[in-house]
Amino acid sequence: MTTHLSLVGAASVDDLPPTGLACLVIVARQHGLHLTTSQLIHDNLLRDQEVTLPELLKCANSSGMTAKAVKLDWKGLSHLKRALPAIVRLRDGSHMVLLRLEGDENSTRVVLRDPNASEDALLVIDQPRFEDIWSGDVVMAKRDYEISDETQPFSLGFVVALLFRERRILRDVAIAALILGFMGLAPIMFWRLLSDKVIFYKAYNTFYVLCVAMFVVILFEAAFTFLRQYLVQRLTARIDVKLSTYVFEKVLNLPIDYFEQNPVGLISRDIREVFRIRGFLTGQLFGTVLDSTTLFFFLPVMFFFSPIMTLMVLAFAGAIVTWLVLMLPAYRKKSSATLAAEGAQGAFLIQSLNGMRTIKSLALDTRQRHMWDVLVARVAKARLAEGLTGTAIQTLVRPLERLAVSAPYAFGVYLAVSSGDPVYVGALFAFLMLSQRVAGPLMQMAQLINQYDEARTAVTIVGRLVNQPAEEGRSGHGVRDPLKGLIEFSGVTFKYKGAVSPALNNVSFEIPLGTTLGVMGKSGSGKTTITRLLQRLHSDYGGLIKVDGIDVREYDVDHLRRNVGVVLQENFLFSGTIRENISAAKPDATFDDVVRAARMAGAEEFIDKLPRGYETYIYEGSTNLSGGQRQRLAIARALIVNPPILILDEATSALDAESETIVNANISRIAHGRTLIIISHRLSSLTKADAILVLNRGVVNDIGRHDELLERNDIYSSLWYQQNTHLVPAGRSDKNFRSPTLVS
Ligand SMILES: Nc1ncnc2c1ncn2[C@@H]1O[C@H](COP(=O)(O)OP(=O)(O)OP(=O)(O)O)[C@@H](O)[C@H]1O
Repeated sequence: MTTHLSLVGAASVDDLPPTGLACLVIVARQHGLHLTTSQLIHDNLLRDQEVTLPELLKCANSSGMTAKAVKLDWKGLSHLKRALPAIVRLRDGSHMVLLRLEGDENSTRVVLRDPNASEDALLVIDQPRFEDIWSGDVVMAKRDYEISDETQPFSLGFVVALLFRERRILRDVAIAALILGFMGLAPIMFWRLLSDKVIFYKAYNTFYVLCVAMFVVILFEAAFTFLRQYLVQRLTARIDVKLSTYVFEKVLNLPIDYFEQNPVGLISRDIREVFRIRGFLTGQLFGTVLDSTTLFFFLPVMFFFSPIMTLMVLAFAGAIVTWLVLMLPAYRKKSSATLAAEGAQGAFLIQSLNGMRTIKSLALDTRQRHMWDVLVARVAKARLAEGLTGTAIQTLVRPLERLAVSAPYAFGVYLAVSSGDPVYVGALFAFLMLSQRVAGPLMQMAQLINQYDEARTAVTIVGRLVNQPAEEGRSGHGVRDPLKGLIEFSGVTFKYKGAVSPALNNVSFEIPLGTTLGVMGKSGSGKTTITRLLQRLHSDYGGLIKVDGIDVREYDVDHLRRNVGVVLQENFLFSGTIRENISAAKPDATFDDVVRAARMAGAEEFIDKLPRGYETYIYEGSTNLSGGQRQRLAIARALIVNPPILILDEATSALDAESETIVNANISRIAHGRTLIIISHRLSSLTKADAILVLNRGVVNDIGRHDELLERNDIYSSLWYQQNTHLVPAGRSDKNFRSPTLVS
């Protein structure tokens, strides 16, 4: 709940409990740290009164956080964003938690939480009023993570923690790289000796020794290069596996709301960003760091030859770094525009592919093509702008790179000519070789700035996805008692995020063990919502839902869902054979189990007629099956685990009369020994139910057997007679009921 409250008239600070530590507790909780004020007072030898800023910082820093206090003005506050929530100190010495800033540039408001008020009573205050009460002090705190802590949220620190786990391979790679770096010096030294000593003194023995030594070094170099590459590839593969499994698991754990509120295309783009991070880490970063080991050996030798020429090389490298850093904001702006445009294009593509049947049947090709063209043009424009900015940056980098090698050399030649010393030529030649070898890693290091920036953006994108709070009930500590099927809803109220009115309002009913409940009501009356809450797809509802006397929120969510079979109107069948699809939820099912489930669902009859029977392959979207056949397979798939609770949500609505008759004939067998919830617009499917719940705009309108409802309930009886006009009793005076008439 967000309230617009006034701070005027608040009680004096001295009358209220101290706020500083309470705010710290709230901020710490946002970072996953559970602190209490009494523990903070005890650990930091404080008294139960308002803390000073240094005391607050000390408390934070000693409880696993890093905190800093800053003095800001309103403009500075609006730049905090990622550092929020933060603690703001008010003029009267009390504190509040600054959660976020709302509104646009002209009318920004701060959203505050007063630690002494209830959790959902937030204060929303505009700039002038906030500046009146705010002292300008802000305390920002973030959690400290150990480098090896993999439980931390996804961030660059997390990725480093993953790498840290592979420290043994890293160590071996580093050793191989250092040896290679050292060996890299050898050829240059040989060339120098060959040109300076052998040519000059005609020393044949030295010549032979040098040739053999060079051959040996080349062999060693080849062996170590192989070793280094082998280790790097192993490391890459391991990091790849870890990152991919980590991200996919996190995505699977996200609540259903996330998938309903975000386009699939964007989610899949965000997931793919993880590969960019991997590419950066194991490709660019790692390659650069390893190649840079040559600098350890080459730079001292270069200094030995000529300090001034070496400083010239470094100065050019420094100039490149400065240039790249200066251009970074411009490049970042262009590349994030490209990313946004590509995201929109990807989302549109996936949407179009998923809806291809509708596009074809409604002849929407032209509309889709037009929309695609617009998106493509946007991407092309963004890419072009990004490319041009990149090229503009590189245009200066290239000459600087050339100058880094040529300018010191020219300078050296000038010195050699002016000194007239012939021995100097060998050294000069060696220096040229060295500077060429050094230029590569130096340039790579400079380019790393851009690549690091891209990887950081990718980390932010992936972090935004996987750091979402996971679905509740996945802690592994939930109840896993076998379910029987007694269901109770008491005073259940639920509103979808962003919806204005509740989808369910104070709904109470009970389904005794092993009985069948039919649910009917107009479209949007909340029928499906009941089943979603029962499967715990949402946890933030009011009231209580119990299964076998235990709150569903106490069950392990996977255990609960395994025991609640669901068949929807539109069911997703995976690519694979019919047998694989039916046994998806029970991989160890025998062939007999599969056949039994298929028989009960009324699917056996059509499967037997297929040339390959249970081994028939179903393509993506199950295009080779009819709607009715798909539906019966979905019922068989739900029945294979023999769930104690089964929900059929409009499961037979799309069936043709024949398939529906087959399924309905089996319903009593399907219902045997389990609690069944059947949601249906077609009331004929509900007549045999033990009770029928009539829902109207999220409220229970009535509950009773078919005959009872027909007798007393208007909503039920009018729908029944609409569907069964031949049964309308003569003289029925139902004000809601009008049978179709001819209009002249
Ligand atoms: N994911 C969602 N996000 C927001 N609102 C939703 C969501 N799903 C359903 N609603 C809203 O909640 C209300 C109840 O929806 P629900 O799907 O439970 O109705 P229903 O009786 O099953 O309808 P139908 O018979 O058409 O399937 C509707 O007003 C609907 O607009």
